[in-house]
Amino acid sequence: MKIYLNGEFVEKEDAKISVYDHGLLYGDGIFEGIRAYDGVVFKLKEHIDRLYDSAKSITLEIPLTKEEMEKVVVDTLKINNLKDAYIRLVITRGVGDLGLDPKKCSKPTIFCIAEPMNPLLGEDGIKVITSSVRRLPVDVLNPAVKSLNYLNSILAKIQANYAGVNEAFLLDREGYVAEGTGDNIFVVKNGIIKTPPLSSSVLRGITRDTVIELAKEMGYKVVEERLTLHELYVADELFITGTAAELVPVVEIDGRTINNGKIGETTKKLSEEFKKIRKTMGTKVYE
Ligand SMILES: Cc1ncc(COP(=O)(O)O)c(CNc2cccc(C(=O)O)c2)c1O
Repeated sequence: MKIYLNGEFVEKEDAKISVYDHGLLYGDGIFEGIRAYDGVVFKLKEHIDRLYDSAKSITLEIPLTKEEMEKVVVDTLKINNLKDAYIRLVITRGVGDLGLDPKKCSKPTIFCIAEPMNPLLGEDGIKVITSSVRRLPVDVLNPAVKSLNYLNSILAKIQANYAGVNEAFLLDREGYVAEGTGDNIFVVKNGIIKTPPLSSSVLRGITRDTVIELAKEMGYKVVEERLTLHELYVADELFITGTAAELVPVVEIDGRTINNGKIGETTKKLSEEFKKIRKTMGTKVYE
């Protein structure tokens, strides 16, 4: 397995970064989780756009153009002969003396990992709890920035683990439903599809955008509005979306069973449509 690290490809066991890297010392960095399906990198441009937005938001100057960064991802898949893969693209502030001042770092660290990952899209539902850990408010650390600061999500995940369930949902500071630890949330009620707005401390998921687009094309009414736990508890269907997760039905939340514990019809239809388009919307690795 070869890793892209700062302009060259190195063997996995040689892919090391300095203990003085501010990505490690202070979580000062950003990342993207991306999928490739049968040699097509799903919505690579959209992921790169979000990466550069995250960078700009924390004044992290990436020394590559967007096109050069896209090529890093494509070349990392090529050199490893991967067609179905999970890609982790990370940019940190770089190496610098101790002390959190970003000015101490002169050159960002860039690495790209690609690992085989087969398409999931199982129909098995998951169980979730609502975490007591609130999603970071947009004026504290905006979830729109996909930063290396994942402790907020990890603390919620620890509660899910302790509760013996797959995932935890986080509320925003006002008690409205925000998102999962690494995924967005959708409710289906009376044929209408609802998802929390970005203002509810939500990362604008690329899968979320794709599902909203697909659902509208399929003729569903899709509403982005603040949701309360009550609306999740009484949902006809509940599902999450994310690059790794794709679409996963939620069959139980805080002990309330959803749709008799089975994947819902709308979720199933959306999942089937997503399966069709995931190879068509993206960047070809092998011409
Ligand atoms: C907090 C959060 N919310 C939603 C999503 C879904 O966004 P996308 O549809 O663009 O993936 C994410 C991103 N998903 C994410 C984050 C961290 C790790 C992993 C992983 O599966 O390894 C995945 C995320 O981190």
